Amino acid sequence: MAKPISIEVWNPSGKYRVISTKPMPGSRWIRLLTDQDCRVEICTEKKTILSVEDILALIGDRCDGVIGQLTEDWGEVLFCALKRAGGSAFSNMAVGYNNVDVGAATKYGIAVGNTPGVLTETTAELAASLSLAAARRIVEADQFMRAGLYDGWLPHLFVGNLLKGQTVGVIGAGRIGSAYARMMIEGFKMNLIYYDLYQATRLEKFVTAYGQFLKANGEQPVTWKRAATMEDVLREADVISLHPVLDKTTYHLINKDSLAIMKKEAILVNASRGPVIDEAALVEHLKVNPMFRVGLDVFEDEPYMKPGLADQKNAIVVPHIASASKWTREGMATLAALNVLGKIKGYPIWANPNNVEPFLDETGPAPAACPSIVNAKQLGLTASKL
Ligand SMILES: NC(=O)C1=CN([C@@H]2O[C@H](COP(=O)(O)OP(=O)(O)OC[C@H]3O[C@@H](n4cnc5c(N)ncnc54)[C@H](O)[C@@H]3O)[C@@H](O)[C@H]2O)C=CC1
Ligand SMILES: O=C(O)C(=O)CO
Repeated sequence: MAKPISIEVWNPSGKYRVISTKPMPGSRWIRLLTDQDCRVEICTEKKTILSVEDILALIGDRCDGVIGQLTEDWGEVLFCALKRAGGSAFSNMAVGYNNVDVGAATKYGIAVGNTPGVLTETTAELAASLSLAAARRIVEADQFMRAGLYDGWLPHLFVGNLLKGQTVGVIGAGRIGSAYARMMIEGFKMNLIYYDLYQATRLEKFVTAYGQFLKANGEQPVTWKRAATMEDVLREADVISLHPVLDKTTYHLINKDSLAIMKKEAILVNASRGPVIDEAALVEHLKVNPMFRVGLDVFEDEPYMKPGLADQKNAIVVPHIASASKWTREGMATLAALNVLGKIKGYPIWANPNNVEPFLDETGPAPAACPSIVNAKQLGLTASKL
């Protein structure tokens, strides 16, 4: 018999049963659900990553909707079980949904929500932090101090890279990639080269205007270039940050061959998804190119690192914390809860998932809409006129 799963229950007499597979930051998301007649069950199991069997046990015989996490495998088995339990809504508490089989959800008529926008700046700030930490060797220097090795200033001690006037390369100039680019350009006066399937018009306009501002103030203007190929970015940029979605077109986008065309002293940052980089190839590259540096928030086989990565001084590694600011994490919980609530209540789909601020305004009621449903079109769900 399956082991019972520990849960915390809010509003036990609520009409709709909504499950969250993890406790989530803040309390607004719980209030938004309980105020609308939902019984909220939060899984409080100590295990970090729930298995499909654990989630099946949580769904049980009756469940209207589930808020899940990016570490979970949401495929055919779970969507079939959710449908059988009378459910119609699922939301990842994440913008990325590569852990979700959207086709399977659509087959069972289940809406799949995600949480765009609220994490854009927070994630970009972490990518910028990793870029700076790598450029100025901050983690190595910190370890050196703590080891008691500092015995006085030296001309060669932890010499790194000056970013000003260098070129920042962005692969995937969507919401987060563009926010990161703006930070590096405005903050450090770097020039931009980017590669995306689509033109990043707003970003281009921003760099042009900022360049004109600098020129008018007697400074060297910054420039931008949209690269025809990703390889052009890899060849030209001094700092490269990866921000595409993970799908079959971006799996191992960075591999042995692409690493070989990057500058020997380049900095590579990844706060997208681990499998965008062939991590074993990266470890080999770091070993033979000590001045090449990486900042990684995500890993190919999370929570594990490929053998040898942790030994590399030229790698900075943090545990998938790019969206970890209080405001963002509470906002992600709110958007995920409202996706599920909106579908259960039959609300329309918010017309602009890039502008989710009205849902995050705690001073007023949340709009009666689902903030972001990725299979809305396939399910024939109507868009909000709000
Ligand atoms: N490390 C973390 O904690 C976080 C990671 N993420 C990851 O970042 C990703 C991006 O998020 P957003 O910027 O909000 O999404 P977005 O959809 O605004 O941007 C993704 C961009 O990637 C581009 N793209 C798709 N395929 C490409 C390809 N083959 N080559 C180049 N560009 C390609 C798209 O055209 C789009 O502009 C998410 O899907 C998620 O996986 C997001 C938030 C936090
Ligand atoms: O939102 C995402 O996609 C994450 O990786 C966590 O914020």
